Amino acid sequence: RAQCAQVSSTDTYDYIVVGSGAGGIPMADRLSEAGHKVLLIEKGPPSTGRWGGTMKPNWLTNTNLTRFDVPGLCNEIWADPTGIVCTDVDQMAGCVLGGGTAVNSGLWWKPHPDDWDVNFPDGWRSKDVAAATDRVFSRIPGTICPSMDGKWYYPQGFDMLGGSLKAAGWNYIVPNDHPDMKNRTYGHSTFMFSGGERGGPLATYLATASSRKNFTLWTNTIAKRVVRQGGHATGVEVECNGAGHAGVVSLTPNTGRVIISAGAFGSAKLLFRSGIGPTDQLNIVKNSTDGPTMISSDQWINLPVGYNLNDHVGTDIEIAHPSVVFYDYYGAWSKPIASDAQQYIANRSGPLAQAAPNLGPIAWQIIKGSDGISRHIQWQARVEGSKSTSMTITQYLGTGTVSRGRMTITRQLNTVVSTPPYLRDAHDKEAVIQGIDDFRNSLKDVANLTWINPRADVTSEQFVNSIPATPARRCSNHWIGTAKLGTDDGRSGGTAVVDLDTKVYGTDNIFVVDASIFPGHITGNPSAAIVIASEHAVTRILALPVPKAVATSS
Ligand SMILES: Cc1cc2nc3c(=O)[nH]c(=O)nc-3n(C[C@H](O)[C@H](O)[C@H](O)COP(=O)(O)OP(=O)(O)OC[C@H]3O[C@@H](n4cnc5c(N)ncnc54)[C@H](O)[C@@H]3O)c2cc1C
Repeated sequence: RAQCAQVSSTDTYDYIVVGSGAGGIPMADRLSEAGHKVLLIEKGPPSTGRWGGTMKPNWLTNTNLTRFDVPGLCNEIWADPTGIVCTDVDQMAGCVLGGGTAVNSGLWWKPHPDDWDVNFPDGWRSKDVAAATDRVFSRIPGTICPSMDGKWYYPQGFDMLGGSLKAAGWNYIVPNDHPDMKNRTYGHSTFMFSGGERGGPLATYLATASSRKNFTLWTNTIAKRVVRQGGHATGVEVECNGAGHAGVVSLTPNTGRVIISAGAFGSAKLLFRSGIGPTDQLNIVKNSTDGPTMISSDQWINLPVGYNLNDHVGTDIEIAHPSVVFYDYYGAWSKPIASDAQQYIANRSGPLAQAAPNLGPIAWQIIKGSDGISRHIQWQARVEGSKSTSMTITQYLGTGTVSRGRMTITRQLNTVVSTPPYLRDAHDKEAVIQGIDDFRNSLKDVANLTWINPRADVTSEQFVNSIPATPARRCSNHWIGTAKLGTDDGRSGGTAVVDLDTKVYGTDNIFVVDASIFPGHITGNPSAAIVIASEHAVTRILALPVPKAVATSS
């Protein structure tokens, strides 16, 4: 059995980054590239083969590939999440090296300019993040055709639905060539995959970081709290998660900084355990097993951590058409079609190089509400459903949504979505309904198409009202917002937890960089936007002046 290592009391780090997801990996890479001594702490185990991951089905036994590497196995997370999901979160979240970028479907979008311009303040508008966007997409360009032989496998669903939208006047685009064309357009799913494998931050940013001597990665290590005196962090207390490290890791005195990138739930939890958040939540931590060692209440920093929670409202519709052909991606775990497994292993080609369960087309529209707000909708189709010829199409409501929820913590130190963010605003609901009406209308002349959900005799409004606005029925796994970025300091009645440099208000060296800082939701699946936010944040953090204490102590 692997051992836990005690943290050395003499080692110090310029930057401690907590969490190796979409926010944490690029951050750790860029900080180490700038010459700083960087420690990246991840609570989960290694995931992809490149990092020593071992979880795989039998047919991958003699390869370096794991379930995380093969796009066609990505939905196995829903069949067998053991040892992969975060057990302290009441939603699906990956607690492995790579976080969400190790378990997700790899959809990878260059954001619409409104994603920044509507949600973020000056300093974070689309023009401000343009350089960061270019850096991210030069490292991870993405592909609309993941199979290495350049073919699309089982394209019948795409052809039927895409062709029908085209006939109804929607325009085909290569999505990342036209990020600003998101109204009555559709295209192929675009993935971060490369070389027929998962790719993304794990295969790029983490690879360059790991080649540097000034970079250290600890897996299986849980950050329990930031150790701080007033607003100044001196280190991070860590716990061993089976085979990692335990003790207090120290920051370089005066100049060291902590970057919290533990995800929308993990970062909020770590802030709570560090005495940063609303008093009601800090009192819950105080009454937990953390209580005796928690920072004293006169040091608490009262910020609205956990509020502003958001996720795309997911609304599934289902159609069937005789031309659609289902491929059994779940079955491919234990019994893949032998020639498909062989084609994948030998050439990274075939259906298993595509994300399960055959995603696409993806379509977009913008709906102007009676409140004057333009709301963005993404339609995400996949070939699965109640019939072998079904396609389920999820409608995500993104940019422009007004509804917000809240996450809180329990005495067992688990995070819960206590106020679901879905459809709390009447105009958000109006947009969802209108979007479904438009989509039904667009498909009304398609021969042999059957509507399974909503049925022909059910109005879109009745249909939307029939689905509970709960995470169980509406979750899109795109959680954001719990440590909102903004200029209105949350300590004095504002809504923001971090400032424009992503620094937590009331602290001088604690930062949050991940999905948590997004003020509002964006058009599509968020991982690329989170990597861009990380690239942008690192530039701002590196430009911050060195604290005064250092200037005088040398
Ligand atoms: C099943 C699923 C499918 C998805 N599909 C897509 C998709 O196709 N495209 C897309 O763009 N987005 C997708 N997403 C969403 C996307 O993956 C997330 O939005 C994104 O990964 C969030 O980035 P993050 O950096 O905020 O957090 P994460 O990527 O979740 O990373 C946080 C990391 O911090 C670690 N951590 C947490 N707490 C601690 C602690 N105390 N100490 C140490 N480490 C800690 C976690 O283990 C995790 O590795 C999907 C998500 C899920 C769950």
